[in-house]
Amino acid sequence: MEISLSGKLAVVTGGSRGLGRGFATSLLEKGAKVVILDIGKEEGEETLKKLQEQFGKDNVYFYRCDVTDRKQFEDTMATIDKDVGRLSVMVNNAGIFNEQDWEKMISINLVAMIRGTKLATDLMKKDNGGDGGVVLNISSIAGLGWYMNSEVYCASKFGVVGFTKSMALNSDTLKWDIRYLCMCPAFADTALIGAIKESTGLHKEVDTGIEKAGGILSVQEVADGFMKMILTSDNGGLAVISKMGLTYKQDEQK
Ligand SMILES: NC(=O)C1=CN([C@@H]2O[C@H](COP(=O)(O)OP(=O)(O)OC[C@H]3O[C@@H](n4cnc5c(N)ncnc54)[C@H](O)[C@@H]3O)[C@@H](O)[C@H]2O)C=CC1
Ligand SMILES: CCC(=O)/C=C/C=C\C[C@@H](O)/C=C/C=C/C=C\[C@@H](O)CCCC(=O)O
Repeated sequence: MEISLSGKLAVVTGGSRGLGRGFATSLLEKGAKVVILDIGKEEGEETLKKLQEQFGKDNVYFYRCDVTDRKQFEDTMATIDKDVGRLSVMVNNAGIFNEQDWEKMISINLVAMIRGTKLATDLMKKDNGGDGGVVLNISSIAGLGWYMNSEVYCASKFGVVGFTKSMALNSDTLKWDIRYLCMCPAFADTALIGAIKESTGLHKEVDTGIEKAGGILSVQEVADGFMKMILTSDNGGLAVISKMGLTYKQDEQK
């Protein structure tokens, strides 16, 4: 069964550019209100302006927020709840690739994703005055398999899969009426590819890997898979988005 997103409030972390901007756009196309959280002020304001022109001033918001800053993240989510409305969709998407600054990478890719999930759960759970909803966490194919020179990135993305699948099994999930979903994109056409090449030193290999996978995914292709999951996936849905389309793991979904 498909849910309706019309008038629902969604938060997208790392939504100023790349996949996050694609997710924000597809949520707006379905009639949701979207709040973008991002550390990049200029890029965020530019994206806000463009999306407001397209979807209306009252439907798009941008808050500058470093998701690794616990207080900032908590305060921003509380402000959204007070000033914008009741949360229904949380997309923990912010992520970096930097094996050299690996503690920072763990803080963004894993710790902030956990914090975002917990903050959203508190706002959405029905036994706390919320309306229920969906949390979709962005992992990677590097969260299901092994990649050269990418040890900590893989660890962070395996963590996203493990945490999200386990949240979906929480004994209170039904009472909360929240679905916890996880999407694992293959290589997609964003600034992250340059960061992967620079950090791993695998310039040619990454290009070969992309070729072998049938080419690079467009942001739109990833956003289409994302929307399909948001609209139709059962709690615990875990899917890869690749040039083959959206494929659920463990035969747990249609
Ligand atoms: N592009 C790709 O090939 C793939 C990307 N992914 C994942 O998709 C997600 C989005 O990545 P892309 O759009 O590709 O990269 P991107 O670099 O284009 O976008 C990442 C966004 O996150 C924001 N961000 C970074 N640190 C932040 C912080 N501390 N607080 C708030 N925002 C912060 C950045 O400012 C940027 O807007 C990441 O989690 C990434 O690991 C997963 C698989 C493949
Ligand atoms: C979507 C992927 C992601 O989020 C992160 C990926 C991280 C690292 C990628 C890096 O380790 C790439 C490796 C690519 C290897 C590809 C294919 C090899 O089989 C190529 C062999 C090269 C050759 O000998 O020609």
